[in-house]
Amino acid sequence: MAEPTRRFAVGYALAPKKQQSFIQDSLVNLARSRGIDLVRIDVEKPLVEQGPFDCVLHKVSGEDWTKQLKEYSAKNPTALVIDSPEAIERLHNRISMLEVVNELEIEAENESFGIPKQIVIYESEKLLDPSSWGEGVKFPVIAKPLVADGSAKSHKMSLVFNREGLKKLKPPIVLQEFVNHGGVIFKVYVVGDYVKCVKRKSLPDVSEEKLRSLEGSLSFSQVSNLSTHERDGGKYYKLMDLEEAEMPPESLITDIAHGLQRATKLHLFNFDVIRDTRIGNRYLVIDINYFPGYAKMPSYETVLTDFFWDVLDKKETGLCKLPVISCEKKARKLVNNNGCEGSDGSLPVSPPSREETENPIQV
Ligand SMILES: Nc1ncnc2c1ncn2[C@@H]1O[C@H](COP(=O)(O)OP(=O)(O)OP(=O)(O)O)[C@@H](O)[C@H]1O
Ligand SMILES: O=P(O)(O)O[C@H]1[C@H](OP(=O)(O)O)[C@@H](OP(=O)(O)O)[C@@H](O)[C@@H](O)[C@@H]1OP(=O)(O)O
Ligand SMILES: [Mg+2]
Ligand SMILES: [Mg+2]
Repeated sequence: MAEPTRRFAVGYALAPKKQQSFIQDSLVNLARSRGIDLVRIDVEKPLVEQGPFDCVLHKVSGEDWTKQLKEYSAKNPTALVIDSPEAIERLHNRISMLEVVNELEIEAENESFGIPKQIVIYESEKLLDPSSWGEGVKFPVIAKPLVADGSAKSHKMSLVFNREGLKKLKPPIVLQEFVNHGGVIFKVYVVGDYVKCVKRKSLPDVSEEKLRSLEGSLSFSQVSNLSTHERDGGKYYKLMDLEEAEMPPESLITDIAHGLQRATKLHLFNFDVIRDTRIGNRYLVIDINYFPGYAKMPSYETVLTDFFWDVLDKKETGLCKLPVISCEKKARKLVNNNGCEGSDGSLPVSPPSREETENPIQV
């Protein structure tokens, strides 16, 4: 293959575990062959002293990092930051994370979608008094830490069968109704406009009998990330035949993915979906994660390289529509020209339409 004439640098700031799984030779080599160099950012050193980068990818949070990104963008106004820390922040709270699903307006013919009933509890008194929870949330519930910041603690959950099981919980906590879903979860990976849905094992259904048992709760963490061995060793993770599970309708999943992408202004995320077995054609989004384990997605190297190429090429040609930190100015001009403004003045995340491409906007 001929050497690409223009080279781009994509800096990445990732925790060591994430770096190890995401930055595989296969990805680095493919990107390099397309003129994109993936360069590690040393988070121990000031970002402004590193680079230059055409694009910064990151899964690092905190005020200091946000400040560093802002400083970097101010000094390098053409660099893209994927994604904006403010947009990512919304996913760090399990209530704001799912609120966005309820805002989506999607017309589905034969199916419906939503989120499970849930409440957030800040005080122990309220936690131990289910009559104060209001209408809706009933046992069994999954107790999830309110904060979803990627820490091990934020993944520690309990399936609570009855009042007895509430005693071990520590607020602030989200109580989400556990919905029987046949032990299969659908993970939908989004990379820009690309959407891929895969099946994974989940918690098994809870029977009426189980609800009456003496056991109050069951603790678990990152079920869908467990190895088969880990899962089968545990009492509750029985072997489920994933192959038999029917996939959700592709059009519904794609519509939800694109809707979430626009509403959250994020480009790199995944969401977990379950099918309510009581209803059959009702789908519930239960979790949204920023920069998930893409290496587990089929052909992740090609998908990610295509995405990098797409955003870098558009940046070069002035067609960048990323509502990320440093594209803000360009985005506003595009808004003025196209009149396709989002509610807060930012642009939809989808790539430009054919007409827009043929009529490039001057920035
Ligand atoms: N409302 C629910 N009804 C049924 N099962 C659920 C529900 N919420 C969560 N689960 C099960 O618990 C698992 C963990 O929940 P969730 O995805 O919210 O946690 P997480 O720690 O954020 O996961 P991830 O590792 O994907 O970030 C899910 O994969 C699913 O198996
Ligand atoms: O562990 P992996 O790399 O595979 O990715 C997991 C990722 O872990 P990491 O970012 O800490 O590595 C998790 O992020 P945090 O919530 O902890 O931030 C979360 O997004 C999971 O859903 C991902 O698994 P997947 O949903 O793809 O199965
Ligand atoms: Mg999840
Ligand atoms: Mg999660």
